[in-house]
Amino acid sequence: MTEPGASGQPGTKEKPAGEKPGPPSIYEWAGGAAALSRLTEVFYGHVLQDPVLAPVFAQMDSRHAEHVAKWLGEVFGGPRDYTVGLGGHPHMANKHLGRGITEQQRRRWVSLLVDASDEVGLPADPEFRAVFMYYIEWGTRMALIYSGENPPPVDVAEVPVWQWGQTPPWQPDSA
Ligand code: HEM
Repeated sequence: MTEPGASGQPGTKEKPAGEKPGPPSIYEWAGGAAALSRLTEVFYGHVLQDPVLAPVFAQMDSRHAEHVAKWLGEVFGGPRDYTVGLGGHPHMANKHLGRGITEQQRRRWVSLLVDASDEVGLPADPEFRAVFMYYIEWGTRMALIYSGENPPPVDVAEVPVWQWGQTPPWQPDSA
């Protein structure tokens, strides 16, 4: 398990001389803000062409893709931009309330995001994709729960921060 560094992000804690540094954050491994912005831009482009999802996102805010990129960045250990400037977890959860997301819509959302991840060239190593999809599977199921009847209270949670957990990235000794 990676310990948080001085900045609160994984992999940034200073190590005694000679000790191998921890892995970069998942956010850094993904390619940072630019990679996540490109991902959500391409993803929502596909969403708007998709017969299952286009009606769900017909009224979306013009900055939606940008906001979701910031959310994902924070989840994967990047800057806390969504918490600081975009309303944090309560705002995100509120956006899903009452939408009655179906399992078919959730699956399509996941499927199009995987397609977009390949299209924009997110890292394809097993460890990164496993931890990325771990969050996406969890997050889409949470969105479905918040969108349904009897959602959990929206104001009690922080933006979750994902860790490499069981599958830290493989790095050659020379790295
Ligand atoms: C990991 C999964 C998900 C993440 C990270 C996510 C993230 C977000 C965020 C951050 C917002 C608020 C954007 C803002 O601040 O303006 C939002 C809104 C929204 N989400 Fe999700 N979402 C997920 C899953 C889903 C799914 C599965 C659906 C439906 C199939 C969905 C439908 C919507 C809709 C319709 C909105 C409102 C869009 C708007 O009016 O601008 N979300 N989502």
